[in-house]
Amino acid sequence: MVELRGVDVTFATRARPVHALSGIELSIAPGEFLSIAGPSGCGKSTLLRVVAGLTAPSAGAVTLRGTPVRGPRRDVGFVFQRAALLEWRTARGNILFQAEMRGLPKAWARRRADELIEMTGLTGFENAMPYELSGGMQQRVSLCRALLHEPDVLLMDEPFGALDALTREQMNRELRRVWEATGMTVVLVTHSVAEAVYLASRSVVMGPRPGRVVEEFAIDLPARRDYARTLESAEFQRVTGRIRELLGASGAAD
Ligand SMILES: Nc1ncnc2c1ncn2[C@@H]1O[C@H](COP(=O)(O)OP(=O)(O)OP(=O)(O)O)[C@@H](O)[C@H]1O
Repeated sequence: MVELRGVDVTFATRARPVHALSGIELSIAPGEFLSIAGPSGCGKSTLLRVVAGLTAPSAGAVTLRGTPVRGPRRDVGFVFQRAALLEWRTARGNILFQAEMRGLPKAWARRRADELIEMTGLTGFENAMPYELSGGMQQRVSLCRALLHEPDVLLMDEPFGALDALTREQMNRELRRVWEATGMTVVLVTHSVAEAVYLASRSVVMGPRPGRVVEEFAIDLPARRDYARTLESAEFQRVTGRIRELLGASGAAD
């Protein structure tokens, strides 16, 4: 679904060039849930932005479903750390904004928004304004907005980082359920090692800047994952332990 071949990114800044990514090689299969962990500033967001076509690589190539990524793509959805909702629109109005931006048929978009509202447990809050929603609900709206146009690939940049621990856990369960229901390809950047392992089918750990992939883990956990049981399992302990070691070596474990 997504291929990165020898991707390098260097930003020209006033002080000096910043080498953000170095020689990234990554293949992401259709329907895969890939998580990316790594120390702060190692280029995780840059990597997502390259896949989304928001940042152009300085060298190397990125393809999505076999076609080169040369600019922002219709077939990806993006969820940012902050929900960034339009304050003057209701939850539903924010979700439908995606359809308006893309000129999608109105009746179809309304039906799709209703489906997503139900799937993410927002029923009853469709007409609430953003300030009336909790942080977790705002992120659900943001997720619905990213999914409205049925993207093949969902890119998530530390989407639950601003939430309290309990809400984060609940959002993890829900995201996993949404992924199971849709079979989408998801790439998630996270600072939480537990989240990286609970959610994903594969986890990639990056090293300090210039960011490169230092290790990959296939996560051998059942497709249906009960939260508490998963966290207690030997496989979960093994992978989180190894990722923490790697991050600890670069001073970044949480
Ligand atoms: N537009 C830009 N111009 C200049 N430098 C940039 C730009 N975007 C990112 N950088 C630099 O590139 C490096 C990688 O940044 P990036 O945000 O991708 O890291 P990250 O791993 O997502 O960090 P964090 O975990 O702290 O969010 C950093 O040193 C950052 O300062």
